[in-house]
Amino acid sequence: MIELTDLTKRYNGVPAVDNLSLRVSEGEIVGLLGPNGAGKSTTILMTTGLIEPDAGQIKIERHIMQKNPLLAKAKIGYMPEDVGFYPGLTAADNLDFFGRLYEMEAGRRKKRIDELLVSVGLDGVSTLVGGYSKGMRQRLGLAKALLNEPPVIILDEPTANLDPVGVSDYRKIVRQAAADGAAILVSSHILSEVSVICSRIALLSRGKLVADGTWQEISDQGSDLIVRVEGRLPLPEFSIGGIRSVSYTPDRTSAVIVASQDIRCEIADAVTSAGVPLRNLQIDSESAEEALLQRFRKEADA
Ligand SMILES: Nc1ncnc2c1ncn2[C@@H]1O[C@H](COP(=O)(O)OP(=O)(O)OP(=O)(O)O)[C@@H](O)[C@H]1O
Repeated sequence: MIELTDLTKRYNGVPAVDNLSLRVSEGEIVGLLGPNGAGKSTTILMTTGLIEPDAGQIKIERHIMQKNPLLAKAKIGYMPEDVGFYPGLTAADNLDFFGRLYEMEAGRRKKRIDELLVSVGLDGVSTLVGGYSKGMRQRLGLAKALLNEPPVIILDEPTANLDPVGVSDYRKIVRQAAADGAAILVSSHILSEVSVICSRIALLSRGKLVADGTWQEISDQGSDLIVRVEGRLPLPEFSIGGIRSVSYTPDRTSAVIVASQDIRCEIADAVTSAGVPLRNLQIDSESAEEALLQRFRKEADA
């Protein structure tokens, strides 16, 4: 369990993290999301005990970080954006080194390392870590964070360098760790990634927690949706409640509709009733993400 209470950190008098309270329970994957400079790294560094807050408390399992840093840190598996490894050793030897530091018993260490190398797709790789790509280092970083089966896992931008197979492996591993009871905090600035894997999202803007809930709950909080619709013939006029604006392409076969709620069914009805075969109808998720962040940013500034 991670429990952050009223955390504040200032740099030169300016708050990088401002009175932040957040809880991640056993079995939960919480996404710490926000644009550049929102305070994600500062929050993670405080939570892992690498920097001290100016105010507030960090509790990891039963231990208060400021009072018992060694006990608290021993419960955390942490994957920073760039993990340091010994370049002259293989993945297995690097993990073995960390396993010894964690005082894992030899048999358990070997079994766990073998399992993890398979999960992250690095089994049978004999290249020394110095010759690894960024993505391979990130895979190994995930294995290191999970090595001693910690009850708390903290991952900083874990998919930044991964290819689609790597992302899929990562999701499986993290979901399994949560199913096994770990409390997991993942920082990211990519909403689509966080919304796939996380049971809850904590949205940060300028150091403040501006929203905390499931992706559905956050996106349902009155944010505008952008819907793209394409027909095989010119589209009709839309007179549907909830539409804020419609922009047609010059040939009118496609349109971008801004709406206050999800009106995809009503749009489909209107298009097919006008005798136009539907080619495509979808929510434009990237624009929706940007609209959401802008709205929460405005609220945080108000
Ligand atoms: N060591 C530092 N000294 C001075 N200011 C800092 C320091 N670290 C962070 N800041 C400032 O604190 C604010 C929050 O930064 P932080 O790195 O936590 O954000 P972030 O959400 O992790 O951003 P990014 O996605 O770019 O990594 C920013 O305004 C940043 O400039």
